[in-house]
Amino acid sequence: MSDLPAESRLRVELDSRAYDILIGPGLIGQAASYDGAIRGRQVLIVTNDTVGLHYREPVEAALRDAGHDVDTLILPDGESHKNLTTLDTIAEHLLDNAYGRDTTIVALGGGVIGDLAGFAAAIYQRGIDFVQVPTTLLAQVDSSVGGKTGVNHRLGKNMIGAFHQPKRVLADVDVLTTLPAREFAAGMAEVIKYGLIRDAGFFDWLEANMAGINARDPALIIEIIRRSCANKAEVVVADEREAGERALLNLGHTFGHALEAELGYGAWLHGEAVAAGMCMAADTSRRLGWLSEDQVTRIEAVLAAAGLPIAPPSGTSAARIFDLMRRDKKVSAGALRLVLLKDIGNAVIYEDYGVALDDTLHHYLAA
Ligand SMILES: NC(=O)c1ccc[n+]([C@@H]2O[C@H](COP(=O)([O-])OP(=O)(O)OC[C@H]3O[C@@H](n4cnc5c(N)ncnc54)[C@H](O)[C@@H]3O)[C@@H](O)[C@H]2O)c1
Ligand SMILES: O=C(O)C(=O)C[C@@H](O)[C@H](O)[C@H](O)COP(=O)(O)O
Ligand SMILES: [Zn+2]
Repeated sequence: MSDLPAESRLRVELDSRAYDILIGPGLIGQAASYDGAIRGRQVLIVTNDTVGLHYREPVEAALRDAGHDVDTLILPDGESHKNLTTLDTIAEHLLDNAYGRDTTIVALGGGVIGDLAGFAAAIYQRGIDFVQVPTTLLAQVDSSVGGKTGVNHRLGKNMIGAFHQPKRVLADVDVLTTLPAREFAAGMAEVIKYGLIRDAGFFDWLEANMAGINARDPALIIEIIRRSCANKAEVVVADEREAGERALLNLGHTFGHALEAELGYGAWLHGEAVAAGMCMAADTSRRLGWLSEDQVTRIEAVLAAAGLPIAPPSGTSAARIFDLMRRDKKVSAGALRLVLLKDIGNAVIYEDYGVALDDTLHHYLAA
């Protein structure tokens, strides 16, 4: 690990659960990347049929080089499989093979695999170690960091889950070369989110560099992952279990999660739903007098430049979306709390939005 450049390593300073995020090329296939992150001999790689085809072999080889016994479980691909049935498949595999408490799960894939495998690690024999090897942009900038794990329910997104921090995050930028453009764009929604909630300078930088990012300039990609992870790590360290500030990472998600559930998990990608949701949150913020028309236009323009939707699909029912939003995890004492923008780079959690939310829902959605 010491031969890696310093700028590709960040630390999530969570006391006894502190861990490193390594960002750079060629990480997944090097035994050294896993040094110190895996306690026991047994390792179960959890991946899916798409990612497994590309990256199973180099990860297995590196872990064997590092002295581990390695087994791989291949799950079906897709958000529609992020559920309790697939979780049971992982639990059954662990039990069938008599895996002990010193087993480490390596989650090799995007956010779906990371959330599923992480949740299995959180609950198997009351908790075993896991390492995140995120292979989508979204997973490298967001889902692999911070320890939120879980599965979806018909009535709500990520409704069954646990906080369980990984032992390491290996964000290997080489794997992004096989990532389809639509998935890359979905990751950009979460990147833009950090600019909107707490890093106005990053938002300006993204506006200026979107052409190079879309062309996947390697230096720009490392920079967006590094800056996104640094922002996320700061928030998580301040509020690991979302008692307050961490909820800001949910900008656009109250709308977005409702859209994902209503449209059917997988119809719209998470990042796409969040992009539309951030535009809806910006619209409510404008109605409250916080954002100007110009700022809303800038937000829409940067999302559109990244190849993202800036509104939900036409025909979606406002009443059904509102019904799903009422089950959001940020509901407190029966009140739905929204993440809104006082300014670009300054998000707040707010429940006194009055008719502004209704007006937003009726502006974007069908009666
Ligand atoms: N835990 C968190 O903090 C957190 C944060 C954000 C999102 N999420 C969750 O993450 C999920 C979305 O994650 P995602 O966008 O990574 O989707 P995903 O995991 O479904 O991956 C997207 C697609 O890309 C494929 N893929 C992955 N890596 C690839 C690669 N390198 N080359 C080619 N194909 C590749 C996958 O097989 C899949 O088909 C959602 O369920 C969302 O709720 C969780
Ligand atoms: O890490 C967080 O905290 C986030 O909110 C990150 C989000 O991008 C992510 O989609 C998360 O899974 C949403 O959390 P949830 O608690 O609303 O399900
Ligand atoms: Zn998200």
